[in-house]
Amino acid sequence: MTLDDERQTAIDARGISKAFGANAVLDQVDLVVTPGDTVALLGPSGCGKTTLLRTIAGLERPDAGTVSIDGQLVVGPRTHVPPERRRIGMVFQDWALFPHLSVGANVGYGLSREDRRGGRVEESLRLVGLGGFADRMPSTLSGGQQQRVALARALAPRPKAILLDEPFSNLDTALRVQVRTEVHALLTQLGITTVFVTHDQEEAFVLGDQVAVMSGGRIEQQAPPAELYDHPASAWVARFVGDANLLVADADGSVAATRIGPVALRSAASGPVEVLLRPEQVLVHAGQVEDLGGAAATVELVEFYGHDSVTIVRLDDGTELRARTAGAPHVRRGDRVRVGAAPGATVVGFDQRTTDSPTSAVSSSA
Ligand SMILES: Nc1ncnc2c1ncn2[C@@H]1O[C@H](COP(=O)(O)OP(=O)(O)OP(=O)(O)O)[C@@H](O)[C@H]1O
Repeated sequence: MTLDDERQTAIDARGISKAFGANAVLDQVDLVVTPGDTVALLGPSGCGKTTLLRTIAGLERPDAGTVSIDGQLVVGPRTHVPPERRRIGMVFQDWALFPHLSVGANVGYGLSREDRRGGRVEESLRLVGLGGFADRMPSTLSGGQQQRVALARALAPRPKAILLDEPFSNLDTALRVQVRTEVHALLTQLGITTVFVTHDQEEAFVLGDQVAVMSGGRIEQQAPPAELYDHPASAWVARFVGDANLLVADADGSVAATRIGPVALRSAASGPVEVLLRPEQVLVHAGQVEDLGGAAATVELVEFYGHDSVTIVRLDDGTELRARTAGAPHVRRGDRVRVGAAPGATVVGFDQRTTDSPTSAVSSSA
């Protein structure tokens, strides 16, 4: 890595390993965050997301690996810069404010007297759209406003980056979407480097410029959301970031033969492979017109979501597939249909025909 590359890295964690007793929680994890980017750490419960976040913050000491923040080494074989000297703002799950302190006192809590006198509290509150709120008590604010105060408190010391641990998990569904949109707008406007932990794929995709998918103490893939969705590095990642139809196929260059006919591949391959078709790439034609190609199937279930519908079909060979179409469904349970594929399947692995069960092609996201 050249010096220039280093300057372009806000957070650079390399080879981070950490065990709690016999429990190896992080296994040589690399995480690189570009200045101004928001990176989501996405993974199932217990995969090590919070431990990685706490390691970057300095609240956890890894057994191996290095961490640099803005090019400065903060974790290394003989280095452990304490959390308060890393210039990292941390916001915890509950965004907890001190209830007996005013909004201003909450935001100024960790600041030097100099900074407080220099107007940093009001400046931070203005940044989150709460200028003039300093004298209010937290209990008089809405849930969304309280979260913005917590964000202002994290921003007040002018950190180089902020870390958020499951920032929306304590909110009910309606408030969650609203606060998420507000925080998204704020982070975009502030352009501050952010890493946040979530187990919610939608949250990771909406907020993350990059999403790092974690499993069992490793990062399986780090990429922008659209790339993760279209080009998952493995069948596991494919399933974790959305609904996935996985089909065994025989690839011959840019086309693969599957049980629903030939499918155009996103990138060339040859021989036995496993391909991913997202539900929106599975086409369901009403009726039994052989000319349509594809395979014969029966509609098992139709789910109407308003903006789109999901149709679960069972091919005559027993394979179950999930198809998504815009708007209301055009078929009903029990209908005989033909099923084909839109172009653009992704190879996610090699054919594991020996272990593949014909009914296991459908996987719902976690
Ligand atoms: N201080 C600790 N002492 C012992 N074990 C710990 C400690 N902190 C975390 N662990 C264990 O490490 C594993 C990973 O925990 P971590 O909180 O990093 O996972 P996570 O992916 O954030 O999970 P969740 O989404 O459930 O919070 C878990 O098995 C957890 O029990």
